Amino acid sequence: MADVRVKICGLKTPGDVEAAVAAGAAYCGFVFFPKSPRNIPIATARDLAVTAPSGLAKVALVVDADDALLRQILAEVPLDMLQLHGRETPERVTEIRARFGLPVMKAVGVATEDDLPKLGLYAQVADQLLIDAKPPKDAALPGGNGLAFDWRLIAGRRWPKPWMLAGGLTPENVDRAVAMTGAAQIDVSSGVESAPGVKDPARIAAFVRAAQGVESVPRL
Ligand SMILES: O=C(O)c1ccccc1NCC(=O)[C@H](O)[C@H](O)COP(=O)(O)O
Repeated sequence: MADVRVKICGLKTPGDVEAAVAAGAAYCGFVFFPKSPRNIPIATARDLAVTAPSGLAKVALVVDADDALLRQILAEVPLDMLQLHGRETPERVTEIRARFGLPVMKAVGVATEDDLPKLGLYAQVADQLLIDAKPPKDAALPGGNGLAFDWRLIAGRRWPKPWMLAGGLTPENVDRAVAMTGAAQIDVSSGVESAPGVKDPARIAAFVRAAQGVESVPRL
């Protein structure tokens, strides 16, 4: 069985957390982005985080957050990592790491070969990379769009930091995604929902089973 670590992003209710834990997820994500159907108030994230088991890593997803928002979130929510899902520069990633003392995962959108150098750049400053589909120009959200990119673009490539594959993953395609890319970590949001922002426990369980039930290609 492949040792694939799964992150379920956009949890909003105690039932979502229970479903992620029962399925064997390694990480959960809380979205702090008002335009998102997965956005939750800081107080809700705190309640979910304090009751979740310590073995489940808690990640706050923010988009171009200023220091005031980060300070507010961190003052209330016990977290293990920050996920930066906006247009944060490498300098801003460095600053947030230094200022807030938490590991930082930087999301990088990929659509074509031209996007790949950014992965190397952010690998120098972030603790982890989230390799996601680049959102379409007219997209309302910078992520969580259920859109996949061409996994062949990253097949066989490696970076000096841990990375997660994201974008349009579902219980139906995650085995192929892992096999093709060799991803050791996988992130999903809309692919385990019954409607935008509504997580489906059966799809969460099926997703983790499918992600872990395949042999991935050898990691170099
Ligand atoms: O999920 C959101 O609503 C969201 C809002 C703003 C920035 C990022 C957002 N989501 C990111 C993710 O949940 C995932 O990390 C990733 O983009 C994959 O999403 P999906 O294609 O829905 O599985």
